[in-house]
Amino acid sequence: MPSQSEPAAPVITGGEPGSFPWRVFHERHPVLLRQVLDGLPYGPEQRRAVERLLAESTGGVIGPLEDGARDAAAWDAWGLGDQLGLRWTDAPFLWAESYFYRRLLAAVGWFGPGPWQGVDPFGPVKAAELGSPAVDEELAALDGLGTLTDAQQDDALLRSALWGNRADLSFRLTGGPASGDPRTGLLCDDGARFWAALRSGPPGRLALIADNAGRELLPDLVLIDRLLSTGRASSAHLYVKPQPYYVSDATTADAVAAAERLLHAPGAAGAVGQRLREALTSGALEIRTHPFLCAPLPFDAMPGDLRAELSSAAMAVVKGDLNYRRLVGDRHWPATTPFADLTAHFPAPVAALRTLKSDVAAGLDAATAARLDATGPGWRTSGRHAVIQVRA
Ligand SMILES: O=P(O)(O)OC[C@@]1(O)O[C@H](CO)[C@@H](O)[C@@H]1O
Repeated sequence: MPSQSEPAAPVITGGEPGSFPWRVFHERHPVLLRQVLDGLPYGPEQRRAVERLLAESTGGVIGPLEDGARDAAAWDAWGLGDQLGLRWTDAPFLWAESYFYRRLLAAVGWFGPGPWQGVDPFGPVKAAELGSPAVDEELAALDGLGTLTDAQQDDALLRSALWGNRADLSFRLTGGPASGDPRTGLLCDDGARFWAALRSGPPGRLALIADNAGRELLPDLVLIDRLLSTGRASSAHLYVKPQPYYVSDATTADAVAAAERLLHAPGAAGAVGQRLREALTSGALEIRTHPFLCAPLPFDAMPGDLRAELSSAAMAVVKGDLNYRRLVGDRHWPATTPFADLTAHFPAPVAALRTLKSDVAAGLDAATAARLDATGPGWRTSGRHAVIQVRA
């Protein structure tokens, strides 16, 4: 069977006009950059730099990092030299889009020195989402959990974390659906295997590799609290990005903001927030990060220090579409390629909670794949479908 070490599938690129990656560069990114420039009062220098990046990424070739870039050695190791001079849509989609977000940070002055150093270009949209009345409603729903059995509560919180992934702000820019269909949208449900794996041995550390801030991170934090407070995990690491990335990907600041949102919420949500605050201060829950979490490469290329850290986890939960692409390899795999084969490289038992928002798909049964393909290619990127896939 194929595995990432002997890839039997071509890498996904954006070379085909009208393809999903092509549309991301030519349709999604212009909207995104307009939103960034409308969201913060950047000056002429930053605005010109963002416009130059848009022109380069839609009509030019991949250019170098800015002079003096503090992460130049990392990007050299991540293959920048091989991509320089290629049209952005001729490079691997995973590589090119990751580099796009890295160049955007430089364009808006995030690396400094200067007044915009450390100012998250996606901060306004993240804050608006976290402060929205929809979040109040979602947090209030936790008050109803007590009427459910323990198993029903487990299931509800796992699915809440899963569908929280639909909320990614870059996806919503171009009309992504408000929600997937929790009944028919789940294409693969290894939820029972997830809970069985946690019961199969003494409680260990949960590693949750987060995706988006706000309305995705809140149910992620609630799930972490559930596992800690019911003894299914002895501790937890919450992995966030070391810098702003893919619009809504969570950073430490976003994790703190979400934890505070819970802490100051009424009812059951506030109790979760209080327990999480205690877990963070006691060390039972640690916020972690690593430069590789913003690297343009699949997870099978992760460096030894991160691999060693993750290998001590009893279970790793990998959230979202981009992390899924990195976990299985962003290739045109047959959708029936076994998830276990493509994730054999991962250093811990792993559960992927993903809404489908890009072309890669794996681990589906043949009937499901055939049914979906009969509807055309849209099922891969619509955000209406999701998977819970576990390699215990
Ligand atoms: O990882 P997430 O937030 O679930 O999704 C990230 C995403 O919106 O960005 C990429 C396309 O721009 C795709 O990987 C995916 O559609």
